[in-house]
Amino acid sequence: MTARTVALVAHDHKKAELLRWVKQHQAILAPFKLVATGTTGKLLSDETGLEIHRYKSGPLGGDQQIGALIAENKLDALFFFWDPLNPAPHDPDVKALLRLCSVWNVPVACTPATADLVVTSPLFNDPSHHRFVPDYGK
Ligand SMILES: O=C(CO)COP(=O)(O)O
Repeated sequence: MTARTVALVAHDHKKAELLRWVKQHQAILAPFKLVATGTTGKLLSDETGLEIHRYKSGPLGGDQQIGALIAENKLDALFFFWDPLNPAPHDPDVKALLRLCSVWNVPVACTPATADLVVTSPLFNDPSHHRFVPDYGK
């Protein structure tokens, strides 16, 4: 069975927090196919040695590339530590990415507290668990 795909994304003021969180849960995350936006992915792979596929930087389209994975049902979870205190030039992309998680029922964690609960859930690593994917054709 191919590994499930997990995306890791953080805004600049949240990157240190995400790095700390990834190091804490590295053993759980390692077997997954990991993807990230450009700058986040470089930081995380440099600092942890994890293999991470990097898309473009968020403001240059990376959020939209991860959104496209969701639309194609190719993403299983998103850890997105977005910054609630600073405006982002690509705020519409940020909103669109979070919106698609709701559209397609993709688990998304935006804080370390939520991320802790998601990553340690027995369901996170259970290959027999399949989340409900809405069928909008009906
Ligand atoms: O901007 C981002 C998410 O909206 C993250 O992009 P970077 O990982 O390239 O900083």
